[in-house]
Amino acid sequence: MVEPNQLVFTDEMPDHYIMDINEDKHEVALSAQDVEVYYGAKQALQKTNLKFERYKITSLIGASGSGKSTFLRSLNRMNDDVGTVKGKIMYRNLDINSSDIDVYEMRRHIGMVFQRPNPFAKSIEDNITFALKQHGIRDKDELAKRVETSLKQAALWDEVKDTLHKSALSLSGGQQQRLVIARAIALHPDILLLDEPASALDPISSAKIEDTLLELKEKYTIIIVTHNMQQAARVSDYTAFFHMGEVLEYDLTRKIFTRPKVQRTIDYVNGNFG
Ligand SMILES: Nc1ncnc2c1ncn2[C@@H]1O[C@H](COP(=O)(O)OP(=O)(O)OP(=O)(O)O)[C@@H](O)[C@H]1O
Repeated sequence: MVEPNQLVFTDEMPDHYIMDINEDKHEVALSAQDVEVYYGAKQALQKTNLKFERYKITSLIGASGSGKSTFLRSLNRMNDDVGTVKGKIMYRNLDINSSDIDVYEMRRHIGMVFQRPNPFAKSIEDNITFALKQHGIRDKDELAKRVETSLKQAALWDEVKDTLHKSALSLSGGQQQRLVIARAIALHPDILLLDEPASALDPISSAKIEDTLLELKEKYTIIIVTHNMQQAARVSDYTAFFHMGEVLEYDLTRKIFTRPKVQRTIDYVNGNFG
């Protein structure tokens, strides 16, 4: 029997629905064009075409193994050593998937935060200044300003401002994850990729990360992999639904959660995914 709150549509359903963002009306920060990923002979991601709007949050959802992380990691060349990525990833008229791209420099523009917080075994402050110094920023005032601003943007400043010299490893998991977000944004990236950033955290820390993301979207374009449907519905503007290595549906988040066009998306958002 169908629960009353479940989505059931009787119209004929398409197999795929990929919204095409109108570039005359919306600024596109990043676009994947015919991106495919292979691990050895195995194709983990079928041809994928998605555009990501600037200053919006896009969630990538789907069952375990559906290819979300594979796709996300391709967006800043994290798959270079483990797989083969075909197609173009266009950022500011550059194909960042091309062999002549300076990957280190590109990652300053397209930063990444992983599922498990991975601060360096250094002080809170040094976690943020380390990469800045490597990128040639030496001015003490500039470094101090970036530490403060990024920690404020990551909603951690009030909790750590008096203990900046303490080890980052003494922070809680939720604080460490916000520190890692601060570390990523201190480099002033354009785009932030987050792979399940709150899944290892308690509900309060997870809620703080969500608040942080909502604040960050004023300045950054955010793409986030999440298994948490409520989180996707709360924070994101757009949602892409992955299934067995393919994007089956991509649309405004409110449409994906209230009136998806593809039957498998309906099953997934209703929790009927087998
Ligand atoms: N380094 C790798 N080498 C070989 N196969 C891989 C590798 N990483 C992922 N895969 C395979 O690619 C497919 C997609 O995996 P991926 O991690 O992208 O899925 P996911 O949707 O992010 O899953 P999860 O939600 O569990 O993180 C899976 O079949 C997985 O086993």
